[in-house]
Order: sequence, then structure tokens, then C-alpha cells
Amino acid sequence: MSNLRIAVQKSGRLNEDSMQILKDIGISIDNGIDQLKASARNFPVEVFYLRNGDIPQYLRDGVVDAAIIGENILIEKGNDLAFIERLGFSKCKVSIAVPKESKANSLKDLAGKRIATSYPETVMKFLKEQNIDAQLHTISGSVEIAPNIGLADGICDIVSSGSTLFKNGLKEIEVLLQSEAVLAVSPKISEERSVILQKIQFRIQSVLKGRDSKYVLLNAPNDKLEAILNLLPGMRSPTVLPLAEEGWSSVHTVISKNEFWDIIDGLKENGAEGILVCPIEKMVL
Ligand SMILES: Nc1ncnc2c1ncn2[C@@H]1O[C@H](COP(=O)(O)OP(=O)(O)OP(=O)(O)O)[C@@H](O)[C@H]1O
Ligand SMILES: O=P(O)(O)OC[C@H]1O[C@H](OP(=O)(O)OP(=O)(O)O)[C@H](O)[C@@H]1O
Ligand SMILES: [Mg+2]
Repeated sequence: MSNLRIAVQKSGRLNEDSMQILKDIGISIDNGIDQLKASARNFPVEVFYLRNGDIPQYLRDGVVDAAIIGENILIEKGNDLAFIERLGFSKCKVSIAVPKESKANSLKDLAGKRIATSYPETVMKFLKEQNIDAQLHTISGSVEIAPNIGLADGICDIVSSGSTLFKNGLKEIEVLLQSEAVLAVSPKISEERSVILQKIQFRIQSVLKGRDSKYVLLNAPNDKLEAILNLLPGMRSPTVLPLAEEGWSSVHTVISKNEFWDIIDGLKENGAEGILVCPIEKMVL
């Protein structure tokens, strides 16, 4: 059986979370530092450590079968490539920014002006769509400094917390796209390796659903049981078991992380006690 070749970023923003998700889906890799390639001990997978920016070409050429990569890089350099799963980490925006004191309020206001970026294809696409003519300066890093040194009137770069913009006296005026890490696939992947990738995707989905949910156990007075159950979504329906103490029940259910605090408040108001909230490692649906 041939191994699935999966690329992850060698070092940088995506590396740690990419390795963590592989670990969480049960793929153990003997990781020699400075190794460019490693095999999994317990799964037909080889991991290639590559630069994020180089991965689209490796996918296109079929040198790797799949990759964990920033969606923004896929849009910039791999518009012809598909991804099969959003992975929920390395969330960021690709935005247009200008000096704080600039009068520009949108990409349109940069018509005829100079824009510095590491994402020329992305900016070009938006300029074309909006029929704007602007001058692009492609630079590979420290983009945020460009307006300060007189290289450009505006920039297009990654924004996450916004602190890099703030430190450089810039303001965001338009968000071109939202990005997160994705599982991308090579158009040249063989059928045999596709089967391995499907298994990996299924495991990833189980881990991501688990990360999004909490397992909640609580004690409910029987006279409030109905009101409490009405507050709970549950996978099918909550489990209700009688407690040794007369008039009380134990309720078990799964709650989405986002709804969690709102629901907990309601549960307490209805007399729920001994509420335990546990992380879920995997949720296989
Ligand atoms: N500040 C940030 N917050 C969240 N995600 C980010 C941030 N900066 C970058 N990313 C995401 O992580 C990816 C990798 O960024 P990083 O700066 O580590 O590498 P890079 O210089 O783009 O890539 P490489 O050197 O590997 O080609 C980006 O493409 C983006 O998807
Ligand atoms: O909005 P913020 O939270 O400040 O994040 C945005 C910054 O993060 C990234 O740089 P990174 O730190 O990865 O350095 P790099 O330019 O060397 O890749 C990106 O290029 C921005 O400069
Ligand atoms: Mg970076």
C-alpha cells in the first residue's frame, strides 16, 4: 500500500497547530528537527515539511497529495486547487490598510496610487473586479513599513489582532478576504491515496466537532426537568437518569462551545446543580 504524502509548513504560524491536529487524529510522527520528511509509525502517511508559499506548486505537480495550508496562500498561488476541509486555526484577514491620517476609505480610493503587498494576485483580482487602476509593489515581508518609508500609499497584508497595523500607524480600510488553515488536495492524487485522505478527513472532522463542543452533566430537580431539557440541544436528546436521592435526576448532554454560557445561565435559573463541563476529545457522528 502506498503512503499518502501530506505537506505541512516547516516552521511558522501554521506548524504547531498542523502537527497538533495530526497528533489528535492519532498519527504519530517521529520528528527529527531539520528533517524534511518523516513517516508516521501507525498510519500510511508521510509528512513533508515545506514552506507555506511553496506548497501550491507541490500540490499542482503531485509531489504531495494533500497539505495543511493557509487559505490565503491557496487563493494567492493556487486558485486552481481545491480544499476539502476548513481546519479552524490560523484565522486571519487579508486587508487593505493606509496611514491613519489618509483620506482613503476603501480600495477605490487607492485608484492611481501605489499599493505594497506580498499578495499581488489577490490584490490584482480585487482591483480588476472593481475596475480600479493602481500600481502594485510586490515585497516579500515587512509590508506594513512600506507607507512609512515612502514606498507606497497603501498596503495589502495579513491582519489578525491589528497590532502590527497599529504599531505602524496604519488603519484597515477594506477586508479582501477571511482566511484559516485548510486541508488542500492535489489534482493528481491517486485513488488509493484518496481513500487514505478520506480517512484522515473523517478523523479531522471528529476532532473539530469535539473541539467545538462540551459534555455537560448536571443534577436537575424533577419538577424543573422539563424546563431544563427544553434548554438543551443535545446530539439526539439528553440522557436522563434517576439519582439515588428522590426527586432528582442526572442529565447528560453535549452543548456547542458558543452557546455554552447562555445555556448554563438558564440551567442555573431553573435550579440545576452540580453542573460539570468536560472537554470532548473526539465526536464521531
Ligand atoms: N498574525 C497571524 N494570525 C493568524 N494567522 C496568520 C498570521 N500571520 C499569518 N497567518 C497565517 O499563517 C500562514 C503562514 O504564515 P507565516 O508568517 O508563518 O508564513 P509565511 O511567511 O507566509 O510562509 P512560508 O515562509 O512558510 O512560506 C499565513 O499564510 C496565514 O494563513
Ligand atoms: O494583526 P497582527 O496580529 O499584528 O498580525 C499580522 C501580522 O502577522 C503576520 O506577520 P508575522 O508575525 O507572521 O511575521 P512575518 O511578516 O515575518 O511573517 C502578518 O504578515 C502581519 O504582519
Ligand atoms: Mg508571517
